[in-house]
Amino acid sequence: MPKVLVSDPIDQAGLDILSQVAQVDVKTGLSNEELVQMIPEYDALMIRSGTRVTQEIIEAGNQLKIIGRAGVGVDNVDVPSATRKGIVVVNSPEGNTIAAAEHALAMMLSLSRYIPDANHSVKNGKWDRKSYVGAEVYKKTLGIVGLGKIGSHVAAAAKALGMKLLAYDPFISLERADHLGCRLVDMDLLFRESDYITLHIPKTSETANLINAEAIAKMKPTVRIINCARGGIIDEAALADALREGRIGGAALDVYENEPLEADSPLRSLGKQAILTPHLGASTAEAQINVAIDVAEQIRDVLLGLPARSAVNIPGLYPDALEKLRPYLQLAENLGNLVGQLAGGRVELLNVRLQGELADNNSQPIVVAALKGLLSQALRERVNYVNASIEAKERGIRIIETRDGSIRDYTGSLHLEAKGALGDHSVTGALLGDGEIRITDIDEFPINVPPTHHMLFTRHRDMPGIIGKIGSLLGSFNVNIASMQVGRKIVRGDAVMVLSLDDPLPEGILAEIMKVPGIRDAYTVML
Ligand SMILES: NC(=O)C1=CN([C@@H]2O[C@H](COP(=O)(O)OP(=O)(O)OC[C@H]3O[C@@H](n4cnc5c(N)ncnc54)[C@H](O)[C@@H]3O)[C@@H](O)[C@H]2O)C=CC1
Ligand SMILES: O=C(O)C(=O)COP(=O)(O)O
Repeated sequence: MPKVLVSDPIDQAGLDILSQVAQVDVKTGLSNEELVQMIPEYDALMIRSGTRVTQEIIEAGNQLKIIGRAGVGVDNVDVPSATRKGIVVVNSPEGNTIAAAEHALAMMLSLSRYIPDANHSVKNGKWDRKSYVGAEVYKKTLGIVGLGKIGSHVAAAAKALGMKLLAYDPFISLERADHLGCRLVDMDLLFRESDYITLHIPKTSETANLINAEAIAKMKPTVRIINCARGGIIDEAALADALREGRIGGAALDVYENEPLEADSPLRSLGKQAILTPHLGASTAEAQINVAIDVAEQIRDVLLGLPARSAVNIPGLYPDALEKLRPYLQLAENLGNLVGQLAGGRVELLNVRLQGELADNNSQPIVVAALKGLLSQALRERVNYVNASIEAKERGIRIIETRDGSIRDYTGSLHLEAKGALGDHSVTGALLGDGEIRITDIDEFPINVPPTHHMLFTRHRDMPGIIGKIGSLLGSFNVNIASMQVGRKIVRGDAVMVLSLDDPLPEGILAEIMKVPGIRDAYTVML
């Protein structure tokens, strides 16, 4: 049974799903060293923001197939290291959207009305009304940095509160911003004109320290900043200085450069103009159930050998597209494996042509599957959907993708051409109506065979007696033939023979086959 380590608190709904297919160990609060020591025996690691998955942990994870982040941000995972090691990293892109957006809105309103401090003062026996005269958000300008899933939900709610909306997001269209009632502006204008600024961007090298002293200097002295995105996007020292000196109106923070926030952080000593929560954006019952189920299902699927729907390091595998493409991925893998062997290894060029209805689809997963098949001869189980592209790049394999929707022999088919140590070779394959895979062409010779584990291919002259000779030769070596197909372009010209075998070919039989008159070439392939 595979083993899953759960190193942060995860809702029971997720643990129940994992328990169906794996031994689940919940061990929270582990140090990096403890994780490095423990990880070699685990097939999967499930985390939230509390665990930092370092390169060291990934290197030690020799069994590790998947890291599941029960939430959105994967900035606490060394994703490039995981990719290189062929470990799939998944998250839950939508499970906590509403929770995070509502937390940001709650922070904005709390900040405007000093609710945390007012509450504290009442509970301490006071009745102080004059210290807590707040501000209305109605008709104020909210600047949203990052108009993705959370930012969009914040926009819709803020619009309903009567706020004017500005947004900065270089990756979204004017139409989308328009639709959300936001004016898309550059960052400087957003800083200058906003009464409230809320951040909803991922932490990346570009967004680190985005809100620094220089940015703060451009803002209104009354601006209130909300960060429910990631620590490190705001320079905390610069923010604390600005708040203390009254150069901005307030700040509400849920996330911090270092978590837990240091005991002596200057943020902790700020007054009512600052609200600090301990990374609670996703902490609702609903969101925790959503993300736990979402990620546990993906871990379960990967452990069962199925693809994950929200992998952050497998290009192009989006859920709805994936469902449609799933049978073609197996086809691509089989054909990649086959053409790699026909080309004799050392492949320098792979041409992937999507034909028929397949041509309308995202080619990226198909190309990755073909590369996985192609490289599996050399790398065996070390190559997978995660690292196939990197491994191919490192081997200098040039990839050409083409599409031809006009080829309609089958509903959808895939044609691969590889240039390798044995020259140029090509294979075509298709799916039959029932999802069965057929190899329909080898080196331009039409055939129709299902891929099997052991296969024998010959190039020969189309002449009487040759098929019988090969059949009896295999029989004399006690090799059972499951199916046999001959393809030719012209009568008595060049031909190919493809045999699906129930048994592996014994040593020496190829040399015997090569002695049969008319045989030009013979090779075995294992799929
Ligand atoms: N406090 C909490 O508990 C939670 C925090 N988060 C954080 O919120 C972030 C956003 O989450 P979603 O909205 O779900 O992600 P998303 O991917 O839907 O949206 C992010 C948006 O940021 C934009 N963006 C990227 N780089 C940018 C840049 N340099 N400048 C401006 N815009 C940029 C993208 O175009 C995208 O539209 C996550 O990355 C995560 O770090 C998410 C959930 C809970
Ligand atoms: O989903 C995210 O990005 C979050 O920040 C939520 O973090 P958490 O899972 O609550 O530790």
